[in-house]
Amino acid sequence: LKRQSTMSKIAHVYRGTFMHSTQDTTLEIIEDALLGVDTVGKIAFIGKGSEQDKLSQTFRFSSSNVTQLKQHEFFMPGMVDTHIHAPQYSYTGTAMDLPLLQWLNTYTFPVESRFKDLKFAHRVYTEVVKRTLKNGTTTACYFATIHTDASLLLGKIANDFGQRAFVGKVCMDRNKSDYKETTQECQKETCRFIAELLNKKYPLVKPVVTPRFAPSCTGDLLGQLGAIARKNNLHIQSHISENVDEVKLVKELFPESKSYTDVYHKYNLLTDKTVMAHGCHLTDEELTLFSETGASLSHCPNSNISLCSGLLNVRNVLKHKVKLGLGTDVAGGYSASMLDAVRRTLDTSKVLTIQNPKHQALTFDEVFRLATLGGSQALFLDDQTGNFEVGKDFDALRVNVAPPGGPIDLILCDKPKIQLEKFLNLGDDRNIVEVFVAGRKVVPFMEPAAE
Ligand SMILES: O=c1[nH]c(=O)c2nc[nH]c2[nH]1
Ligand SMILES: [Zn+2]
Repeated sequence: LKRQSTMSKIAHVYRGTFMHSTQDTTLEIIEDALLGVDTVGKIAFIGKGSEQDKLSQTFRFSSSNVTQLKQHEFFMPGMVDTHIHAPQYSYTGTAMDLPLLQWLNTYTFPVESRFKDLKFAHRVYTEVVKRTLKNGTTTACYFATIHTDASLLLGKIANDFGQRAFVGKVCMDRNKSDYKETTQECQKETCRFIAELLNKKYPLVKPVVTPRFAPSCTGDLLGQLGAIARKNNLHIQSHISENVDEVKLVKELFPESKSYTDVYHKYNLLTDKTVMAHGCHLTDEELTLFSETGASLSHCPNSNISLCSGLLNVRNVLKHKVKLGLGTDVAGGYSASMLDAVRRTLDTSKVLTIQNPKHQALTFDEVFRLATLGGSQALFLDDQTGNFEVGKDFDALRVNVAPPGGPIDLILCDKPKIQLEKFLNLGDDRNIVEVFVAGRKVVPFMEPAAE
């Protein structure tokens, strides 16, 4: 039995199979477990179902309040999408015929410009929050657009639906098109965005300092954003080394820097609260700098393949002790589901093995850890979420592997590990019966709060 030192009032108790990752094991399976959630949404205890009588006395809950999972059901931690562009959800599943830099100019910047229109923003942001939640993303790290008010609206919508989120107002003061701000506007609007979002006191939604990527920012702007993040102790997100043309461009734009990573480092943008998307073309030396600064990587395999950017060697990243989570990178990645990110991570790793048989491909339970605990570590949130340790928030998916009309047939074996493997490879939102964030049931969707 693991329990919290201070006793808190129990709000819910669940009994059944729980699967999660820990620091020491990629997959821990606890069959017939009993897990209690307190009134503030934290895990108060996790013990054995056979000890229910004793636990109900210690923690003062009634046996009639225990929710028993059905056959073929289990709980797993909610998934953490460490990199997703909320506005790009409007064209997800299309426009994947150009490499990164042309793709940005042709499709992305014209669409993101439209988010000045708050009505359009409301529509798209509501859909992306609902879609990701339904697919089991309990935590999302969002890029919005350069528009402060629309970015604040994304924060409100995530809060209204109960999703844990970081939201970044995008900063760019260098672009061929009009989709940019002056350096001064970027700085002023970033400060307004941070102050107004923090002022809302949303319990689970926080701002993240968001330079788009080095090619669309001047050194001046990068320096100011590094200072803002440091002064307010904030998270930072951006992109790095996604595509070889981009790496070349950064060399031209920042000739004084030794590497792409060095550009961000120079402007104090590499901290233990930084998450950088992609990193496909980072050198070992750059990975060492990530490790030394505590900065993390978001692996976005669907995007890397869809835009023909490159293949990230996750095994090598982990060898360098760099924290790593998975990201959908909608809409460079066409799927908003983290289950897709899990599958593409496995595919990418296997392609690396095809290319080099000495490469040790990732296993499904290693990738399960990256999608849950790994993501929470990458976002510096692992004291709050990522697994079922006592004291963390209860962020969880109630999965039914074989619901009627669902995508999975259980025929040969229904042991929990097999159920998880089948769900990760074949499952979809039909299997995700309920989603909890900080103890609160957020799927099926809650009634919107009255204005
Ligand atoms: O996948 C990506 N999506 C983007 O929107 C972007 N901006 C800079 N670099 C980027 N990469
Ligand atoms: Zn991205």
